[in-house]
Amino acid sequence: MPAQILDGKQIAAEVREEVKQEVARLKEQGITPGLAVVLVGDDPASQVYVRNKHRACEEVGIYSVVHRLPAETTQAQLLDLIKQLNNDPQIHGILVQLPLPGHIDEKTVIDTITLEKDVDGFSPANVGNLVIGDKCFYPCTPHGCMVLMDKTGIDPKGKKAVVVGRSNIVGKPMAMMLLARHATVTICHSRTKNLAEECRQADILVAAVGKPEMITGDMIKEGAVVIDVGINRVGEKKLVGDVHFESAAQKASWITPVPGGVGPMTIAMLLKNTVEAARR
Ligand SMILES: NC(=O)C1=CN([C@@H]2O[C@H](COP(=O)(O)OP(=O)(O)OC[C@H]3O[C@@H](n4cnc5c(N)ncnc54)[C@H](OP(=O)(O)O)[C@@H]3O)[C@@H](O)[C@H]2O)C=CC1
Ligand SMILES: Nc1nc(=O)c2c([nH]1)NC[C@@H]1CN(c3ccc(C(=O)N[C@@H](CCC(=O)O)C(=O)O)cc3)C=[N+]21
Repeated sequence: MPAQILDGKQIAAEVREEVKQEVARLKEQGITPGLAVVLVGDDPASQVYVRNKHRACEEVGIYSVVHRLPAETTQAQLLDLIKQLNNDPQIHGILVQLPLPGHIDEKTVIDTITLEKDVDGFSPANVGNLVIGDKCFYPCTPHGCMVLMDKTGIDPKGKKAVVVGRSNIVGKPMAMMLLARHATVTICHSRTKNLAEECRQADILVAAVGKPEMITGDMIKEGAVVIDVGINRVGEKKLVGDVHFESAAQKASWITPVPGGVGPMTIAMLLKNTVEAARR
């Protein structure tokens, strides 16, 4: 039986509607949530995401400023801007678009963002809080995946979840969030011995690899939930995920499309975190 679609576009629109109402309530109390997005250099994909984030903010009533800096910006200049934003009372959330140009140390930059404004959830203190189950900002992409499942009535409790990818921004926090929801979690990566065999064990399979269509139908257990985080541009215009959609949809019970799956959820969760930062 072909899979049902986990419709990120639709569910993200619902989340944005909720956020819009929360923004209106905060505005009645005289608070306008504000997000600063910092983009260094002119990577075309990053330009698209930053534009989408800005548009989404405007639509729900969040004040949003985009700082576009040239690729040759020094680390010191970038850190100065972040410190200025840390102290700006109109700004509740700060997002520095990754990756940064090679001459800038990402870790130093992330460490400079104050914990209260770390709406990406990438700082060491926030990650620590996530791991021990304390109050924190949930990183937007894995949080988006969890909300997709929640709103569709998929409960990870007791299920075997396999996350392919162990990056700090997707794979690792995804695994932690599934664990917090009582899944039994396996994390796979480039040195995993038999990836196909691991994937076939999964009731919930999350692909966050960055390799176009590498997870194929033969790697998927009958009836599994398949969440495709990958965004890969192939050729001029076409976007594909890390999952080979056609073959995977023959095996899965639920599957996210690319585009229209996890991507829009990531942006919706960023809005949610910004409102949460303003409320705090
Ligand atoms: N939809 C959205 O909102 C977002 C989408 N993305 C997309 O998600 C994908 C992953 O992003 P990100 O986590 O930042 O990527 P990274 O490149 O940081 O991490 C990729 C991970 O995949 C692992 N990996 C690479 N090749 C293989 C392989 N052949 N077999 C098994 N594992 C492998 C790597 O293993 P190792 O650690 O051993 O090197 C690494 O852990 C990308 O396509 C990105 O564009 C990212 C963020 C948000
Ligand atoms: N500090 C930081 N935080 C991030 O959250 C962050 C980042 N850096 N760097 C890059 C990745 C990637 N990312 C995406 C966001 C939205 C879509 C998205 O909206 N995708 C649409 C398609 C958009 C298109 O056409 O390209 C979709 O999947 O339907 C995709 C990817 C956030 N990231």
